[in-house]
Amino acid sequence: LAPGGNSGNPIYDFFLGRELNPRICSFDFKYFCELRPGLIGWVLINLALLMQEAELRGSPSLAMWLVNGFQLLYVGDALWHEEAVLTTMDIIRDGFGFMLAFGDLAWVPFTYSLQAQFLLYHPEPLGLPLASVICLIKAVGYYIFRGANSQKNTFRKNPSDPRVADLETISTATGRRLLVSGWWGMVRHPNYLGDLIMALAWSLPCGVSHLLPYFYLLYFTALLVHREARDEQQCLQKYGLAWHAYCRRVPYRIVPYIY
Ligand SMILES: NC(=O)C1=CN([C@@H]2O[C@H](COP(=O)(O)OP(=O)(O)OC[C@H]3O[C@@H](n4cnc5c(N)ncnc54)[C@H](OP(=O)(O)O)[C@@H]3O)[C@@H](O)[C@H]2O)C=CC1
Ligand SMILES: CC(C)CCC[C@@H](C)[C@H]1CC=C2C3=C(CC[C@@]21C)[C@@]1(C)CC[C@H](O)C[C@@H]1CC3
Repeated sequence: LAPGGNSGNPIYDFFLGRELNPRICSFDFKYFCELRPGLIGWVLINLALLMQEAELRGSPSLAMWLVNGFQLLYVGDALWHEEAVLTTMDIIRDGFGFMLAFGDLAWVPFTYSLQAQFLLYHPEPLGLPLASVICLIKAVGYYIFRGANSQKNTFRKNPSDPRVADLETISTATGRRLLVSGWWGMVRHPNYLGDLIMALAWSLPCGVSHLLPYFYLLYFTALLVHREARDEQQCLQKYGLAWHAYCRRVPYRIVPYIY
């Protein structure tokens, strides 16, 4: 049974899922659903919307190209680093409940493609200077997101890897160490910060006349704040005093000097 989805509250447990890894033989439903169907479906829906725009208006708009390109990069990155999902709380702690079943298979492809859907019905003229600024925002977000995720994954796989061996760490009672310099010394969730900056870059090509393309950014902020709180609780249980020391050393959670 899933440690995260057996609180005794039936609504919460239905949402998070009671069974940790429902399987038929070696086929793990949760692991399969986590990435491939939803992420590939999202890219295909985006592509269909791009082609529909080309059919309606002669060619896809620059804004549509940007949204498609940015989100394709995000999905390609997730699939390229697929094994990293094995250490997420979704796989380790949460059950395969409503959140992941509905989230992976329906929510991701249909709501994450909202910006491309919006552009089909509300064409947004976008000049090259603004497009360049948006690309820069995306590049900064991706640099932080990938840098932080790769630094932690490399460190967890092999702490003496030359790319991470010089980073400062603190020891914990479990024998595992926590990074306290590099990306993980800036805030306690630098990967969330990069992800949020990228989310902003996905919405900006749709202009600022409507709130709908910013839905993802708002929902994602709420999801990450809640996720960060759950992760924090789990790390406190795992690492105890060492986690308190890390929090004193790196006081901000996601955005430096703000949160
Ligand atoms: N687009 C979307 O809808 C979503 C995207 N994401 C993205 O997925 C990725 C994975 O996110 P998620 O699984 O939530 O969390 P993280 O990849 O941030 O993993 C958190 C874990 O990292 C380890 N850790 C934390 N601090 C340190 C440190 N200082 N040094 C070493 N290890 C540390 C701890 O585990 P341990 O010590 O056990 O290794 C902790 O439980 C992120 O990039 C996130 O932005 C996430 C949710 C939704
Ligand atoms: C209100 C909803 C029903 C909430 C659903 C949440 C899910 C959509 C997300 C929970 C964790 C996720 C992760 C990803 C996609 C969204 C869900 C399934 C990634 C696969 C996205 C790509 C990243 O590189 C890894 C993420 C892991 C967590």
